[in-house]
Amino acid sequence: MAGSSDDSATTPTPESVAASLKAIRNQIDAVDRQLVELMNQRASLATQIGKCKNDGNSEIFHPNREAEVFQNVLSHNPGPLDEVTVRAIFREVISGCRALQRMPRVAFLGPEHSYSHIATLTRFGETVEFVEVGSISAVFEEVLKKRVDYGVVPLENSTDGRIVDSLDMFVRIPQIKICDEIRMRIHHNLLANCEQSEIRRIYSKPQALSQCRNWLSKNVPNASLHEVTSTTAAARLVQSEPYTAAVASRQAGVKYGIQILCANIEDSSNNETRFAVIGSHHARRTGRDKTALMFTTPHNPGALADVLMVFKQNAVNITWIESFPSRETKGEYIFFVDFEGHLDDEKVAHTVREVGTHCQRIFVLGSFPLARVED
Ligand SMILES: O=C(O)C(=O)C[C@]1(C(=O)O)C=C[C@@H](O)C=C1
Repeated sequence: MAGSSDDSATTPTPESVAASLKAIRNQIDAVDRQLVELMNQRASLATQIGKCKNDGNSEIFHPNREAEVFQNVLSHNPGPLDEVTVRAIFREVISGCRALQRMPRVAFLGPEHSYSHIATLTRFGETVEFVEVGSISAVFEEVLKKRVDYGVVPLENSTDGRIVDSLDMFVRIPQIKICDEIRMRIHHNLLANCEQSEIRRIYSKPQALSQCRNWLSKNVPNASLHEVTSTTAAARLVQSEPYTAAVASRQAGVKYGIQILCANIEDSSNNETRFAVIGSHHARRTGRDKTALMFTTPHNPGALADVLMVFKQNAVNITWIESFPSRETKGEYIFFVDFEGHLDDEKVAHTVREVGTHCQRIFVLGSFPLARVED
């Protein structure tokens, strides 16, 4: 009967709650011991793989294999952990396993907490030697001179378009290969240590200010906008100058102890930057890949149309096309095209050969696994 004295037997007391917690935590401790043992078993296997790769110079980052690892674990994830969490855990597990073979050195356009830094962390995890450099060209130089194993450079942003400095460097050093891509949703934040109504100056790099222009003019209409070299530099200025704000990453706010007044202030909710991981090799085929080409055509009417027709006739799907004026020959353009498929696919190899017959110069920049958007 409801309200009978039986209820008191099932009502938890502080003692019974404490006992239940203790029992569950004991189980968690036991599971954690198994997890750490299993992770170390995995690490030993990765070390064996490292020994098979053997000569110490061979590649330690295999984007194709890492894509397979993620696919395998995600397709066997029964929950309740969600995909983002499982990815984050395995990113760090793989990062640690790679480092047991050899610690990769990875260059990125600094400073720390810039979006390039966040993209680098997103792909390589924490266990790498981060090499912060001051320009996109320096990332290419580090890779070319083999002072680093890999570099991370931005290619395009969905709001601002292509990143000229990166395309220019591919033209200058075409032997550099793209071995992976990173697609990252870019979220900007208004960081300040005063009230929003008190902000007089807002600092950020030009691209970030332009990606938030409408939001800023509507929500901080009395503040003036000032361009600086990076979002991190902007956050540092806010630390020392009163009544200022920065448009920067959440991580920069946390690092420099600045409040996040407003999050996600970008005008487009699909604000995304695509980065390339550059190195000296292609990635192997996964079956869900992309290939990047760079070429010049003769300066004739219809020359580009001839190239595009090859893609159409071979049913190869183009995902990106950009033209870039040549520094050497006035009026000549260099084209960048990304398309679906891997150079090891017969259809792709055939298409590239045929495209080559219509070009003056052609370079395959790389084949790499299709990336998902990281949020
Ligand atoms: O399979 C390999 O080649 C490994 O080195 C192992 C491993 C992993 O931890 O799963 C580590 C690094 C590679 O980038 C890919 C995968």
